[in-house]
Amino acid sequence: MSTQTTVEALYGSVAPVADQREAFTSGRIPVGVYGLGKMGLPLAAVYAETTGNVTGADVDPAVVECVNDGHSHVVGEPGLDALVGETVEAGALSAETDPAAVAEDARVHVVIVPTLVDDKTPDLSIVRSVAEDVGAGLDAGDLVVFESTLPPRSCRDELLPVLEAESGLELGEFGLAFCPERTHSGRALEDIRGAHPKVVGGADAESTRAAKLVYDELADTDLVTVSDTTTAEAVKVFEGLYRDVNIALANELATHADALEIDVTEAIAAANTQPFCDIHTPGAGVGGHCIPYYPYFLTDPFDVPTPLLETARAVNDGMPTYTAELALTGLRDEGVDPADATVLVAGLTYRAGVAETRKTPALPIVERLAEAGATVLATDPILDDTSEFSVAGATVVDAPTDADPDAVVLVTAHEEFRDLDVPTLAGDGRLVLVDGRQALTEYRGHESVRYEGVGLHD
Ligand SMILES: NC(=O)c1ccc[n+]([C@@H]2O[C@H](COP(=O)([O-])OP(=O)(O)OC[C@H]3O[C@@H](n4cnc5c(N)ncnc54)[C@H](O)[C@@H]3O)[C@@H](O)[C@H]2O)c1
Ligand SMILES: CC(=O)N[C@@H]1[C@@H](OP(=O)(O)OP(=O)(O)OC[C@H]2O[C@@H](n3ccc(=O)[nH]c3=O)[C@H](O)[C@@H]2O)O[C@H](CO)[C@@H](O)[C@@H]1O
Repeated sequence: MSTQTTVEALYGSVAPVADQREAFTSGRIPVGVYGLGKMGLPLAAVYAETTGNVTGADVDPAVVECVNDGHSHVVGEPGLDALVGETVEAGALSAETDPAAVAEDARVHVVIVPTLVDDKTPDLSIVRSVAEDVGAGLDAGDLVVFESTLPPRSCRDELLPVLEAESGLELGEFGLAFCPERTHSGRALEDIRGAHPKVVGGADAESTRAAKLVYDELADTDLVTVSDTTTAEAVKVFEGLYRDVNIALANELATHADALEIDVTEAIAAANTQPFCDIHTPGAGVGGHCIPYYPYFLTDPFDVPTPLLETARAVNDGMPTYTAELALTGLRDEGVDPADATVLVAGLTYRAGVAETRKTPALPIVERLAEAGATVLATDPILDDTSEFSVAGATVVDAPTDADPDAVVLVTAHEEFRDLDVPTLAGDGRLVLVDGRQALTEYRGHESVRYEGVGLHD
């Protein structure tokens, strides 16, 4: 007769670890994943391929319908559509619109819904609402894992009290951990399966133990356990702050190209040849839903001076205007009044290959060029909804060849722009090319092109 212990939940289990692992990977411990977006769907799919028993909760019925049809609504994630199809077909993954219903059955709850920032103030309303739903369905022995990026101390001060109030249980009867999502859009499955070490911070030692067991099964990578949930929250935010400040350094150095009369990007590349230097890449601006917002997870909730973070944000937020001015000045130097010029803005998403415009530098660049009186055209090969750019004053065209521009501003270096034939766009005249991502440097010194870059020129 099997001596295997029946394990129905992980937190507080005294069963042999092997039995706990077997219970988790055999699907006897149901998993709920709350939020099936760019990060939540790949995460739910990897949980499903690991455990065979995952229900996703998403308030968007279209998302739920798409998943239950065996498809991914998230574009640009290699392998995700196939994995969703396989796991749904196998009965390992399903989705529904009611988080509370999912919470009733799940014993491991993984929360990865958006953390909004209202102007400069973190807004945890969505995360809190899911915590209420999870709390209402919480049972002793359950483990709750937050993966949404959170201001440090959120789990301890905001979410644990909600879970306890809604469930009538206390920490020690259920577990709580913060395990940040260290995933890059465009390579989510690779990252979730273990491209980087997984950080685990539990509200107590047993939460850390249970979360480690879960992520040991999910990802083929090292687990970095830290002291508590606040430390784990800080790890994620600090990673983003490092990036924002580092990009700001690169951008500020780039503005010295004229004064120094050098190619600053060349100097950065050479500086980075020794291990103690990792200056990032200057560019047209810093967009997305992560980097531009993470600073406010520290500058807003805590009464500690943050001059460096605020200055870095100001430097990066100034790059779209800096980039637009390169075009306007270039036109004037070529004897073209911007008010008589046609300028094509190429690349509207916040970074190449990701169909997202959150805080994209392209929008303020369009606005600045339109404000200067230029006729602004805009194009992006992967973006379907371009309405915000029309509102900002641009005429959206399908491709660069639909334009007869006096200037081109490359904001986002999509693969489709790699072989952009700029001289052909120039026609008979000389075209001003503002290369916001050092993607078209082959046109430096070209007779038909005035090349302006961020940190380098003709
Ligand atoms: N996108 C990234 O590159 C990235 C990387 C790492 C971490 N993160 C973090 O992951 C979290 C999710 O980001 P994302 O990019 O997947 O967001 P997203 O906007 O792509 O998806 C969020 C999903 O949550 C759903 N949702 C909203 N409210 C809900 C609720 N109450 N219950 C259930 N579902 C709800 C939405 O319908 C949507 O499908 C954020 O905290 C973000 O900071 C994102
Ligand atoms: C797990 C997670 O949360 N992952 C996030 C995700 O962030 P993301 O999707 O927002 O992508 P980023 O690459 O950070 O770009 C942001 C903007 O900054 C511009 N930029 C970038 C680098 C540079 O040298 N110079 C720049 O100007 C770029 O054009 C774009 O507009 O991946 C990052 C890396 O893995 C992570 O650090 C970050 O936490």
